[in-house]
Amino acid sequence: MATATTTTLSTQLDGTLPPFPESLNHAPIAEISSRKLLAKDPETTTAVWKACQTYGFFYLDMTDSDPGSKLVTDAEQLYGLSKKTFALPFEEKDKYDFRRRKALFGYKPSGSVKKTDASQRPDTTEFFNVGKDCLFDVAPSNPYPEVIQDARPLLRDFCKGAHEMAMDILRTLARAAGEDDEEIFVNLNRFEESSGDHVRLTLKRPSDESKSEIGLASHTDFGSVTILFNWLGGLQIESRTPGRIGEWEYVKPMPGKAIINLGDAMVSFSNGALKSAKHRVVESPGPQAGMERVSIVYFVRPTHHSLMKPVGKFDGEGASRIRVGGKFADNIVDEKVYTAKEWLEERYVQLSHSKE
Ligand SMILES: O=C(O)CCC(=O)C(=O)O
Ligand SMILES: [Fe+2]
Repeated sequence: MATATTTTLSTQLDGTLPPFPESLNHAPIAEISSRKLLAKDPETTTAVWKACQTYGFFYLDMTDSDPGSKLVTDAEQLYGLSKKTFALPFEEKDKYDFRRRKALFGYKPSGSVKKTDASQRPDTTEFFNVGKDCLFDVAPSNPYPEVIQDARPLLRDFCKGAHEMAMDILRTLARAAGEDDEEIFVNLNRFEESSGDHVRLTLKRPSDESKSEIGLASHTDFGSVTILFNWLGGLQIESRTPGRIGEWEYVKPMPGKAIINLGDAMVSFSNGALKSAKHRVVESPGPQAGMERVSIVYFVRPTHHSLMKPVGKFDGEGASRIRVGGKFADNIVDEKVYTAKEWLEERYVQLSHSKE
């Protein structure tokens, strides 16, 4: 297994936020070096493969490679942009509510209830989804507030850098799977082609103790790869520790390390060999509780015309096709192969009062 590097990163946010409680249990997810990932180190390839079949999550140390370090710097700039954007009056943010406009990108206020959440708790997270196609003029741009428009160069840099890093994760997975074509997953997620890729700026306000609220209800991500930067605890994933399997476990934020997870599209492409793990966000623990919590996310989603079906070695003759997570998949009665766009639209309809 790849070991974490010893590099320490001093970032502009270092020391400005209270620490994650020392004594609190957190998920022992693998720590992968971006330098070794980019160098195609064989042990790293194996470790990424194992992580994607078990927890479905791993840390990617961004501090030991130039492309990684640039992403950390950009994510920290976007932290500042989030604070500025969410400080706008609600009436201004509300103009960009994408659910009302039936768009893929724009604003989602807090207070959304996920249709499938048994306890129907409102969430405390607001976000802006900024589309890759809008940033790079692949498709006509959605309207965004001026603060976001003004930050287009930064958003474009982050988007390009995050997509490139995700493609190296996909190449690693293709090699680990023994595919002859290292580009097999990359070709389903091409940067230049229209897709649902987006940057998400997120702000979770502290929960109101008198109400039954959730930061972000339990979900799997829809796309191929998610690259997440957060600075305060609150993200939880399902434990893989014997005796605690399935219990919620915190993911501890680590300076300079992004949190990587796969989404449902990779489950479909790998016919279930790879995992898109359920996760949720709750109040930050210990001394971090009561604080506003920012996260910056990049979601890679398949090119709109990619077909949602197993590829390469996973497309075994006669093997039955896995039904990918979520209620929408349960409702598939035919053997229709959806394009990524059709599939995304179905998922949005299903979760239209929810989030990712
Ligand atoms: O904020 C986080 O830590 C996770 C966010 C997340 O899961 C999402 O936006 O899909
Ligand atoms: Fe998520």
